[in-house]
Amino acid sequence: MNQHRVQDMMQLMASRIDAIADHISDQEVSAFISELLNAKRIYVMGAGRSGLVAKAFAMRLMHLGMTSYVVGETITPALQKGDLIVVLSGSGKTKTIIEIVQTAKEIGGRICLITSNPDSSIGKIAVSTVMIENYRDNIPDESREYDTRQMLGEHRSFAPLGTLFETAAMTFCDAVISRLMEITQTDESELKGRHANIE
Ligand SMILES: O=C([C@H](O)CO)[C@H](O)[C@H](O)COP(=O)(O)O
Repeated sequence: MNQHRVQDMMQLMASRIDAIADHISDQEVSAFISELLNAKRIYVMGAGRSGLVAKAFAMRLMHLGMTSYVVGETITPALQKGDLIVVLSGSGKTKTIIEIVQTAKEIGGRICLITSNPDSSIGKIAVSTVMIENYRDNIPDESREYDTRQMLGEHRSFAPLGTLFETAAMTFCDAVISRLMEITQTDESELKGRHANIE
């Protein structure tokens, strides 16, 4: 079995995220940021690792001074018409998420989807979709700028399952927060002041 330095894997991941960022549409990002800025309340959700990214994003929105909640937490209040729901789902096909999104839509929520699969059923009802390309699935090995078979050998150990989506989505959400800090002219000390002081 091939052995590789963890640092090389990290660099390969960074280069993949670089390529993914290049393919994210400016229009999709602008529409998403407008939705965030216009929302009174922002609900964020996802399953598994996508859900962990969702939680990290909700925390930063709170640090920014926005009203944000994580769907499924015990103290999350009832969704109301006009509330925004930011959904992170690489596949766009996770059944529990589809069901919650359908209910949110019936209540009158505005759905924003961050995904690798904009043609999914969630994508079809979302008011805004940001496609975070799943580089591994969408680009044939031969045409990749970096061929993981050459770098890592036939034994595929690089970025299993949804890792590329989840890591790229985390980076994307953090970049959105930086952009929102610029737009709202919020500096880091304000974020720090809102960070939990009993954790
Ligand atoms: O936890 C996950 C799994 O490890 C894939 O890497 C996913 O985030 C989870 O299964 C949710 O999937 P998606 O809705 O397709 O993001």
